[in-house]
Order: sequence, then structure tokens, then C-alpha cells
Amino acid sequence: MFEEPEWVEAAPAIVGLRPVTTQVQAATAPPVKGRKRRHLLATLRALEAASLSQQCPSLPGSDSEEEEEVGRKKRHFQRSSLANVSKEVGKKRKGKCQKQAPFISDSEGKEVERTCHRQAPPLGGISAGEEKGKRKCQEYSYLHPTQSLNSVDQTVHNSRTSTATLDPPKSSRESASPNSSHTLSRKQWRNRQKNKRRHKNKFRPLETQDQVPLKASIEETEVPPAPKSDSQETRAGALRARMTQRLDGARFRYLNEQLYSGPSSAAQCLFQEDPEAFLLYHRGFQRQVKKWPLHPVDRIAKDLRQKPASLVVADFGCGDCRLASSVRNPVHCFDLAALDPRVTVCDMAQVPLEDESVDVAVFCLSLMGTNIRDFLEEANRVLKPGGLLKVAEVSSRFEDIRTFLGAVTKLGFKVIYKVRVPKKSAFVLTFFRIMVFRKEDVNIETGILLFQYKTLGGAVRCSLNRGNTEVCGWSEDL
Ligand SMILES: C[S@@+](CC[C@H](N)C(=O)[O-])C[C@H]1O[C@@H](n2cnc3c(N)ncnc32)[C@H](O)[C@@H]1O
Repeated sequence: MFEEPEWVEAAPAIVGLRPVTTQVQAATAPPVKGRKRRHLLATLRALEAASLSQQCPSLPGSDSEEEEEVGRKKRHFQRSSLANVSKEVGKKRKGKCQKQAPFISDSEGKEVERTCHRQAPPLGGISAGEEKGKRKCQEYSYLHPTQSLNSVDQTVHNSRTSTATLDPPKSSRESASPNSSHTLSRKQWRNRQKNKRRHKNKFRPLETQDQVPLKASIEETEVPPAPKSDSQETRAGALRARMTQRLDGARFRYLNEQLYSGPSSAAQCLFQEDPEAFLLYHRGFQRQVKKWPLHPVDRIAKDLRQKPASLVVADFGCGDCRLASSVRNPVHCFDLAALDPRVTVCDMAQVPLEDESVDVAVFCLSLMGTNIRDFLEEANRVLKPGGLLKVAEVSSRFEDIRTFLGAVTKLGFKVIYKVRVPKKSAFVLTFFRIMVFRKEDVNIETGILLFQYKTLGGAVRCSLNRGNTEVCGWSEDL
């Protein structure tokens, strides 16, 4: 009943549907047996005619009825032939749509089916409701055979570009592309899209080049080098300042040691040879002063301000003339170097003042060197009888304050009073001692010495030294 082998042999020709092939087949085909074969031949002839019309399409806008009729016929043949072709393809696509259905939801499935019907070529045996969409697709693909492919391709392309990140295109779109619709599953399509995106990103030099400087500029903006270098410079500057300060501190301590451990003549030589060292010493001294709760020279100045401004003052080791700046009295300022124009540069063991020419002699933190006796004797010399000797020293320098007081007394001075500054309390440590002496004309204990000093000069001086050593024993320790 059904000649299976013959039909199977003829089937590839039908699927191929090439006009030339069909024509050749029709010309050389053996006599047809049976109704199916006759139908097949008719179909082949129709397709041959359709292919001829496709190859030589009638120009649009022809006025001739004959031409119109021919054209109409040709179009009819084209439609029918393409309908048959698309029927076969449509069957397959329908199957594909049905196959894809399990991968999508019901609503998607409906949409897919709708799209399949809408965009798929006309299929045989379809419902009347879907005829419109089919006809549109058919007309479109018929009138623009190549365009339809392109447009389908464009549609796919558009769908790829526009909805690349959304859902994959429905099977209808796949079916519109003959190249991909039959071979790609949804998963395959996704993979292909992914690969294309990768490929696109991989070969996008301009975008990458644009992004690199942008990133670089962002990085430059985010981490500007200037503040970095600024902070580094600031840190380096702070470190340099700290190191300089430490070095200055070390030099100050060194110079201080030099002043205390040698005779005043050596100190004088030191500062004469290196005036910078004097400045450095006083910088260090001023740093120390800033840490003190009270500068003893201020206390001495305060006391002086309570006396007549006519009293002549001699400041031995005046430094920056702070005392002279704090009182209205005439002040003779003596130091090894001059920080101020009022300073007379000299060794205070020998000051350029007349005997008994001053009312007040001041040693504020200046009893330095191994010859402090010379300083005190020089003060005694220039002081008027009854004049005042004021000495301020660091408390730690005195092992026994009484020893010191006794030795000074033997030099012709009488202790008037002594005070600690700042005032000793539970909260404030005493840093300094201020002692005030009066020059006596005749001391009961050392009267002979004073007399001998005045009359015999240097010889008496030796006697005095021996006397201090014997009686007090402190002068060598200071
Ligand atoms: C620690 S400073 C005190 C400065 C000032 N009296 C004050 O209280 O601000 C000691 C000063 O005594 C000076 N001095 C030390 N020995 C001296 C000497 N033999 N002749 C002159 N000045 C001397 C030093 O040069 C230094 O300026």
C-alpha cells in the first residue's frame, strides 16, 4: 500500500527543494507510479516555477494585466512552494519549540509558541486564528527573501544585543535564523552568547585603553603623591629638628661641663675662639629656663625693685642681661661673651670696675669654674662697704649649705638671709637657693684677714685660701 523504499529515496530531493535539482529530477524522473508520486512531481514542478520566478522577479509597478496575472501566478507559486518548504521547516521548528518547552515556564511557553507561529514560515494544517501571523511572516519572507533572512538575522542580532543580558531569545527567533535555529538549544545559545561576550571584551582595546588612564587618573586622584611627600617631608623635618635638638642638648651639656671643670681663663679662651659655642650654650640654657617654675634672676630683680633705683648693680655672668632689663637701676653687665650690647666681655675674676664702686653684686647661676673664690673676692673688692652680695645657685650644688655660708663669711661677708625658690611646699620642689650677704668692714672672726687683705694684698690672699681650706673646706668642692 505504501511504497516505503521509493518514497524514502525521493525524500532528500523534496527536503533539498532546489529548483535546478528539481528540474533535473523532473526531466529525468522515471514514470511515476501511484498517487503520491504524481503529487510529488506536481510539487516539484511548482517549485521549479517558483524558483524561476524568484530568480527573475517581476518589477514592481507593472501596468500590464498579463504581467500582473503572471506575477500573481508566480507569487502564488512562490507562496505555495515556499509554504511547502516552510511547512517542513515549520514542523521541525514546532517540534523544537515543543522540545524547548520543558525548559521554560507556561507563560514563556505560550509566548514561545506564539512567537513560533508568528515568525515561523507558513506551516500546513494550522488553525485559522494563527493564519494572520503566518501570512505576515510568509509575505515578509516571500517579498524579501534575502531580506527576511537578514532581518531575521538582524532580529536575532538585535535580540542578542538588546537582550543579551536578559532572557535568551525564544525558539521563534531561533527558528527565524536558519543557521542557528535547528542546531542551538537554549543552553547552547546561552553559551554562544557568553563566548561572544567574552570574545568582544577580549578584543576591545580602545575601551581598555580608555579605562586604564581613567583608572590611573582615579588612582592618582585617590592617592595624590603631594600629601604623601608632604607628610614624609614633615616627618623628616620633625626628625631632623628632634635630632638637632638632641645634638644641641649634648653640646650644651658638654660646654656646661667645660665651664664648671676648668678655670675661668679656659672658659674665656673657649668662647673667644668659638663664639658660636657661646650662642649654643645659651640656647641650651634658655631651653632649661623654660622648664623652670621660676627663674631665680626674676626673684632677685623683684627684690631690687623694692630698693632705691639709684643703687649701682654689678651682674657677674649676666647672660642675656635679663636682670638689667628687669630693673631701673644702673647695671654693669659682665660675661665671657656678649648676647647684648650692655655686656662688658671679660672674665669676672677681673672686672673693669673701681674698688668699692657698686652697691649690689649679683651672681645668678654664674659661680662656675674652679676659681670661684676669685669671683667672690672680686665682688668684695668692687662692693662698697655695707654693699650687698646676692648669690643664686641650684640647690643640688650644695652638699652642706652651712659650709658655703661659713666660707663666704670668712671672705668679709655677713649672711643677711637665705631663701629657697620657688617656695618649698608639698606640691612644688625647690630648685634654687638665693643667699644674701652684706660686706662688712670688719668681721669679728676674720677681721685680721680682712685687714691683712687690705694691707698686704697677694700674701694675705694665700693666707685666706689656707684659712678657707682649714676652716670650711668647701671652696674646692664648688
Ligand atoms: C648659667 S648662665 C646665667 C646667666 C644669667 N645670670 C641668668 O641667670 O640668666 C651663667 C653665665 O655666667 C657666665 N660666666 C661663667 N663664668 C664666667 C666668667 N669667668 N666670667 C664671666 N662670665 C662668666 C657664663 O658665660 C654664663 O653666661
